[in-house]
Amino acid sequence: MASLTFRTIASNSFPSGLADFGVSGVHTKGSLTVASKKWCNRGVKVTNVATRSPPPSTSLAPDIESTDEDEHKSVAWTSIRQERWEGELAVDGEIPLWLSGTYLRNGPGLWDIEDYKFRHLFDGYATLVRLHFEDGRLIAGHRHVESEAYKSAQTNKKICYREFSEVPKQESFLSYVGELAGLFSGASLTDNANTGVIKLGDGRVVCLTETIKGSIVVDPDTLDTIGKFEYTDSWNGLIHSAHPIVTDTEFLTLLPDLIRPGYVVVRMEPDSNERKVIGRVECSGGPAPGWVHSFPVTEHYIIVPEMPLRYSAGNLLKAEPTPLYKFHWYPDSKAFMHVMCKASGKIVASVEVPLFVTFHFINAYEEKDEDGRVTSVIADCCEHNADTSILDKLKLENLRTHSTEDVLPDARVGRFIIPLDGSPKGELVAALDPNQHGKGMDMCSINPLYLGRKYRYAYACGAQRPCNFPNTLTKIDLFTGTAKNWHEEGAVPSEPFFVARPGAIEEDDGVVISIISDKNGEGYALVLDGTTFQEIARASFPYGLPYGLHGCWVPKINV
Ligand SMILES: CC(=O)/C=C/C=C(C)/C=C/C1=C(C)CCCC1(C)C
Ligand SMILES: CC(/C=C/C=O)=C\C=C\C=O
Ligand SMILES: [Fe+2]
Repeated sequence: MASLTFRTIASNSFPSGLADFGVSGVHTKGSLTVASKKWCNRGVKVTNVATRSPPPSTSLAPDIESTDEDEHKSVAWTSIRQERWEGELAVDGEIPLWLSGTYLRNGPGLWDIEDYKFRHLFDGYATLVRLHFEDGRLIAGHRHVESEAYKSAQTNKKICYREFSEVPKQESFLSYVGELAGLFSGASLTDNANTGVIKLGDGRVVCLTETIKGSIVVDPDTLDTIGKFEYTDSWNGLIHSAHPIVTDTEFLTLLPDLIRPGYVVVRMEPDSNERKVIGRVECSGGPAPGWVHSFPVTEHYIIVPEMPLRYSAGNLLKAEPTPLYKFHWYPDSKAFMHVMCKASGKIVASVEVPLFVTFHFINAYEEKDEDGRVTSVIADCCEHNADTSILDKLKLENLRTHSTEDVLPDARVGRFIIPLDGSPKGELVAALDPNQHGKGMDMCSINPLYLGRKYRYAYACGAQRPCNFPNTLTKIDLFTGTAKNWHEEGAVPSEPFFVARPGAIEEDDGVVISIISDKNGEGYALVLDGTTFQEIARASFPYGLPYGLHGCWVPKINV
């Protein structure tokens, strides 16, 4: 096993410090120039990498294929070789003094092993990025998550576990049979926790993916990998939703059951590793449950989506990725939304809805009549117009193509209206004119105080056309049906993450944090005002950053 040893160096002088740290090992095109211009090391502790030097020939992002290379050098889709880095960033503008805590963002950041290049965005090994805000200052850093999948790939110089689309190559029939057996036991599934990061009510910070074994506890201060999050209950399923609902008092998630098509809804309390079953939903259609990357809740209900894009045993067994990866589109199986009472586990509604495709639910809430009775549930999601092609659009070869073609499929805020009066059908409509956010949208956040409640604002990535990936930040006002958009030419912004101002009364009183990979191969943290959606601060990293998926906020606890 590779032992990754690190050294801590205090440095006051930027250029020599940078050389010491082997920043040339970070993927860059032009980031060193930027670094010397904007980055500052104000004598803070700078922790860096590797007594092991980075791979020499692969360290300068040779794998970008671009049709107009000179204009676009974004490293959003390029591996970051440096295992870790930490330093203070110079801030342009003003970070509010109340913003005290750490924003963590997880996502795939390393898409190749030796000469082998991964094909899909979701395959990359997890890279955590950290932005620590204190007294208007910003300490930043990144670190790869040391999953077994990552460590064994480093040691053996090849993929050793089944990733989202990649399957380890087998040298003999016997090893092929062994690997296949490992698929059913879960032994060959990845633990590459590259999708999100959550803070449990007890303070533990966990990186997640869709395999249950890929739940990894990390230290939010050092980004050290602490170890596996071991569930102590007897549930022996292999997969769960990538996006549990996490509050200070609970952790709720869905466990798809591929044998007896359905979903088990479970709850875990703070200071516990034991998931307790709330209830079970039987699928209303299809040979397998629909993919549940995420799901929403209201104050009293858990909403279980049943998407016609379903897990596929056939595709799971294939060694080469199919256009729908481990899933299959079953339009005839129809789409459903199920509503489960959180207190009793009873299903209060299972309605057929129009076909849909979504990764991310935004929020849900209950509508009441004048007597206070709940008449329907409203559930909003980033909906891809029932078009599964978005999955294949997230292939790295597509993302790395900088053509001016407008190839990002349309998406909208899909609003489900789920009646609770026994009607068999629900509705799906666009919550606002999709032109407001450029007919593309995904990667959303809300003010967490409005989770499960009627809410007005959603933050997401939108699209300024032509584009091949969401390239704006958008603040959506669901009451007026309008959006405010932030855009910088050639930039790839990651999920806008809302942090409320302590003591705020208004829903949008706070800031929105995003991390941007810009068109010059550089990267910066961006802070927007939650109300006006205007930039209030930005701070450049000394290197370009790969695209990241989801984040969380770890507030500073005042003692
Ligand atoms: C990054 C992201 O959003 C999703 C990652 C999903 C993964 C890693 C899914 C992995 C799976 C397998 C390796 C086999 C079983 C099915 C499935 C959960 C899709
Ligand atoms: C980045 C993404 C979709 C973008 C399309 O508009 C989806 C990510 C899903 C996993 O978290
Ligand atoms: Fe996600």
